[in-house]
Amino acid sequence: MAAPIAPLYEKIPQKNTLYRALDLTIFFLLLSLLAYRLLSLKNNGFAWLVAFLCESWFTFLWVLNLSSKWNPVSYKTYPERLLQCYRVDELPPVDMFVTTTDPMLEPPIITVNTVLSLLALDYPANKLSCYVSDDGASPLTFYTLLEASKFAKFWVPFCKKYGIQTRAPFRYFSTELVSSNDNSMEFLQEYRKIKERYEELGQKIEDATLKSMPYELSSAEFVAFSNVERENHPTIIKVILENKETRPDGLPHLIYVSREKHPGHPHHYKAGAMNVLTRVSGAMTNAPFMLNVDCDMYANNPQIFHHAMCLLLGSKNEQNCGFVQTPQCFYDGLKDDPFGNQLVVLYKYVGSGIAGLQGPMYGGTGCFHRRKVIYGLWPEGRMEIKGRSGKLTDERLEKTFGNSKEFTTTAARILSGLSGISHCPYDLLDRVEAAQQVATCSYECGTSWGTKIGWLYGTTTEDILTGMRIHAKGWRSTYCQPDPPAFLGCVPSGGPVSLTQRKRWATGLLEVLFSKNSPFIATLTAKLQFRQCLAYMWILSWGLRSIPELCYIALPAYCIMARSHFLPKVQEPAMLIPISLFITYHFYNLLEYCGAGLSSRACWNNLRMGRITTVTARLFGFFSVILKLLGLSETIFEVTKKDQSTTPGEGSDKDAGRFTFDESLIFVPATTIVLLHLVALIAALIGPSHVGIESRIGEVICSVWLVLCFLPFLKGLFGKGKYGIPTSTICKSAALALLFLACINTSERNSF
Ligand SMILES: O=c1ccn([C@@H]2O[C@H](COP(=O)(O)OP(=O)(O)O[C@H]3O[C@H](CO)[C@@H](O)[C@H](O)[C@H]3O)[C@@H](O)[C@H]2O)c(=O)[nH]1
Ligand SMILES: [Mn+2]
Repeated sequence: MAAPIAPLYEKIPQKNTLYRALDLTIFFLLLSLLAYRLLSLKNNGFAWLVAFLCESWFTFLWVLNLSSKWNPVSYKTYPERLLQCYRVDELPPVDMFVTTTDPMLEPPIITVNTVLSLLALDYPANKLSCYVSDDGASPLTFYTLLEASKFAKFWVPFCKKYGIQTRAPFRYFSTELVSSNDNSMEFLQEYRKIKERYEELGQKIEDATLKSMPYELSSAEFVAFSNVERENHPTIIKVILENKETRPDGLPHLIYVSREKHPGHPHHYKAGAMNVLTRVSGAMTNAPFMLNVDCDMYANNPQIFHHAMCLLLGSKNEQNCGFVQTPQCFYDGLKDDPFGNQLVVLYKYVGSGIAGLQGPMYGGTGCFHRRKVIYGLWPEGRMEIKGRSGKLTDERLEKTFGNSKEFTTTAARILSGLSGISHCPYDLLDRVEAAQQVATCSYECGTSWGTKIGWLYGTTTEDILTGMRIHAKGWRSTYCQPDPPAFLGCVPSGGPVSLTQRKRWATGLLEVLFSKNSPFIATLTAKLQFRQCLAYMWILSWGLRSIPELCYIALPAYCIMARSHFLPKVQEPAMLIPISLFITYHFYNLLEYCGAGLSSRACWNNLRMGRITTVTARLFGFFSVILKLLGLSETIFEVTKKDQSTTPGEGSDKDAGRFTFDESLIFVPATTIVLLHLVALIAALIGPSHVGIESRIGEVICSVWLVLCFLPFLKGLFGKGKYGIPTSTICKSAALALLFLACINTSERNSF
């Protein structure tokens, strides 16, 4: 290695004076509101107290938010300098992991594209191995990977020869070829041929998905899949591609892994799959770095490994870079983000804010890990093993990592700073047996997998928990934001799919918060920095917010009908506090969206969806955690359905942005809210609540505002098919709304 010429990356603080000023303004307005409420608590009723409690919670959250965003940084990486410091053959190996579960929810063509994009990256192919975990044990998935590997033999050289920028073929071929002078005859010929081959691949996959198995389950390649049940089958590991001559210009290894499953053994969803991949790859190739992506997140920047290596190899102190996280970005998102699930603003402001603290959180996909960090090493080289001496005896290795001699040998190499397999070169097929052993479902029994090392269990958001425990050891993490974005994934469609995903997030995050892994404990007893702890609190409490927000949303309707107040009267000067709060808050949001290059419409859509998600998905996430804590039910990981979207411009359905519904109970609370506010507004206009309404004009305006926020539900009351709220849901909501009204009535009568 030559002496470094210039730093491989720079950490650049971002200016945010205006945002800070607004942050503080909002904070002081919130404090004034709280102070005012406290001073006038005696003269006001129940609604006032509820408002005070809710606002106290919102103020607390605002502090978390403010602290998380206060010191944003961005990272600039210099991949061209990397090759001045390292010879190509000195670049470290990387094991790449792709997880997939269900060929119905995750169409194989999507997974195949992700795999192809990874195989084709600009990095010496002999340094890369791609492991695909298939939790569905599906011969279809295996078949499509086999076919894809044949296509890869043409695709990868083509991409490298012509420097193709988009390495996921479905995206590359979805845009017309721009004619330019570089389009030589030779290129055009190859382009046409390869396009044809891709279409053939697509056709084969489609045929295989739709009907007749194009493979014989009795044939040697597929026999492992005969008599396989999804949740009950032995391990299947298949080496699909092997770079036998270790040629840098060849193809990376490609290995199919379907871990053993048995009904009696919990498989821990994605976290379990990741741990199996970690061990299988440890036994087979044992690269010091690991990249993991979800099956829909294709590699979009061909240089991503160079960018990541700038951060992993370029930090003076390894401790500064325990892992490298790239922000989650999506392709073909609908215009103006109608479902508020494209997360652009979240990653831009909160993401870079947290990057300025101890480092970004691990987001589950698009992340480069150091293997040794995943193996539980502390920055100073200590292992988290009970006992006095830190020495790694064989016995201790076995207790921690399990009883595969082959695997513990490779783990010991990693922990002592080496990597790879001791006897190199070797035949990949020789390692399959060892890999099979570590992928069995009983392998983890009695070991530290899932509790101290690897991906951690006990939550459906294994990513946040695993990352937090890494931070708690004192590692920092870095944010990698190359242009073009590193990885692009499918954004879930609106309505049920999106809400189910959000519910799972809220559930998983609360599971962490209520466990012994709460960030406060990590700050008190370990090395999680205080402000990083606040940032974790901010995200972990997403589900908790639903309760105060639900109450707060019900308040205007309650006040109108109970002839009560939760806002100062219009003529009181104190009314200026909530008014300025409302205006500043929305101005602040608008500014953020414009700053991120988004429209005001996108801002409104996200604000509105924020309200909707809180009282649907987050509320249900909260309920499921309560049920779990009471021991009544277990939480499950419901996989998000992925659709390969249309090519840009094609068939952009005008209904694509419309909210859809199903029979799920998740829609009941929001429907109830709409009904309540409608009743309240009607009562205020023409009904009994009309008397003295002038003094409650603030509450009426709030009510109108809320109806606007929940407009998709108002429309859903009258919509047809999937665009309409099912009658059963409306009935349940109406019953709840009536109950609420009855409560108001009784409490009114009692107070007379
Ligand atoms: O039993 C399972 C369940 C899921 N997965 C895989 O996990 C990934 C993520 O699942 P998805 O349904 O796409 O969840 P998302 O909500 O979109 O995922 C986000 O949130 C998850 C935590 O809730 C993280 O693990 C993900 O990386 C992050 O992208 C997919 O590749 C799945 O195939 C498995 O391998 N086994
Ligand atoms: Mn996903």
